[in-house]
Amino acid sequence: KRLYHQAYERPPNFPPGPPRLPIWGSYWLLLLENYHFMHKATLSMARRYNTSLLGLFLGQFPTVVATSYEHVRSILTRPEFAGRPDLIQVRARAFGERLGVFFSDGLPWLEQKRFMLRNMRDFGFGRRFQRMEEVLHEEVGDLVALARGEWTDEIAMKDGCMKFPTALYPSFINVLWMMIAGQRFSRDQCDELRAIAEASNKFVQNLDQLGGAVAQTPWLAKIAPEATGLPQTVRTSMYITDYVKNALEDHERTYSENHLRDFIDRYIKEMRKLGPGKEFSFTDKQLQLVAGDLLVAAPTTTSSTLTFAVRALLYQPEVQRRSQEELDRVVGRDRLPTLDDRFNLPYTEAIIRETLRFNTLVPSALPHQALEDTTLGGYDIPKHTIVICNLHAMHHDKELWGDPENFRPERFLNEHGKLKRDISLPFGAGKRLCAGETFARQGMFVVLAALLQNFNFEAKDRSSLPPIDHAINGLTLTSNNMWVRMIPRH
Ligand code: HEM
Repeated sequence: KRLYHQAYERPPNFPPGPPRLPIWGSYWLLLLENYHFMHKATLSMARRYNTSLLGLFLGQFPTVVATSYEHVRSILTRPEFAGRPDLIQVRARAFGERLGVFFSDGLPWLEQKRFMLRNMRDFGFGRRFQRMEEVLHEEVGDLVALARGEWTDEIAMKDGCMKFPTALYPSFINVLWMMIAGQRFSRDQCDELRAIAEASNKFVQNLDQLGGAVAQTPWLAKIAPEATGLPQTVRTSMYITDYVKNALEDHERTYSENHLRDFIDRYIKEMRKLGPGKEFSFTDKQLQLVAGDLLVAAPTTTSSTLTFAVRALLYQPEVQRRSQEELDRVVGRDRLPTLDDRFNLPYTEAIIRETLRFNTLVPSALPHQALEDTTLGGYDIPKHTIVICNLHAMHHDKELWGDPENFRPERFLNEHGKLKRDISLPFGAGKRLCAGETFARQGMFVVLAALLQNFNFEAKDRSSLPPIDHAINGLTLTSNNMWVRMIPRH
């Protein structure tokens, strides 16, 4: 009787949803629904309960999942939902604290996110900035040269075929690392770059969109640590944070207050200004996590999204041709496309928007948490409730998109071929909006446009091409490796 009571006991006026079983609560039922992809599990569960606001329990934690545009937008834009749950993995990778930007909340998060955005901006993060655009342009030129076989890197390019996403990592890491540490890796340091990207990929692949079993039952990490994935999370994250730590040590040796070279120098200045003992959250460790979060995000998200885009074009060569016509007309073939061309290349831009909708990269966003008792959609949401925005669900809602199952860039254009108001939310919105949205959109655009301008893509082996919606699971989705024949257009 007690078990029955516990299974069906819910906070008053809580959204409808499945019962709460012992230990993992409703998580068992989600696993039964879809063992691999939590965004698909929560969506089909919401359909089963005929609701767009699903109430369930992850272990003992009350959790709400929103699947409609209206609820997702409301959660993202209301400050009382801007918290993050305090997960064991988050502390384990951050010296037992809640550091960085991804997973922290409250004042430390606000302070770090603001400081990071304000200062990274001065080096070109999130805006147009000539020096950074030149670096991006050079990176794109190198990528095109690699694809033409003008230099050798057999891990990324072999027999006329390019390996996605591997070949794309250097460009994104280099542009970001220039802003953070004022340093750029040369092409013969590709192994180092790939090691960063691989560690970042493993880090996100090893985390679960909803926190996973170990977040609900942390004692599992003591009994069977490897099975929980926790040590791998810590190892891969430490690889990145140690990288930042080394860069910080180098910077401290050569630091001059009169010449602040990059973000790390700005951070050192802030730490010294506040002084030992007085600092609130500007510490070496905090910097490792703030810069580490950016370094994790830069290669994984952008390179996988572009791989999804190229794969969609392999399935739909007419989309590829249409974008190439646009590029030939607007840019021609004598120079590479730049960010100045972006406004005049709406179809190419629409391919990226459609990829971000179709293959929603962060399908459940990052988990939010209610910071106070509140209401949503007529239901009561108690303080500390975990709140999940199923972005995948809203990007595949028939009412919004008509034919969400089709990859169709035209849906982002009006009858004059111009970009329409975009209601997709691949980067979230509001206070927790992705810090790297502009950086990612700019970089992905220039890389895709340059590759399309110069090459026809062809599958190396059509029979082994992954399905158009396939992805590796994790906190964010990542792409499988894919070899693509790069046939020069001229
Ligand atoms: C295709 C590329 C990307 C997509 C689709 C994407 C999407 C997202 C989403 C959905 C969130 C969570 C929003 C929420 O919790 O409500 C997020 C957070 C974040 N992203 Fe991105 N992202 C991308 C690239 C990047 C890049 C390149 C960087 C940095 C270099 C970055 C840095 C961040 C950070 C720091 C946060 C945490 C923001 C916070 O918690 O306040 N992202 N991103």
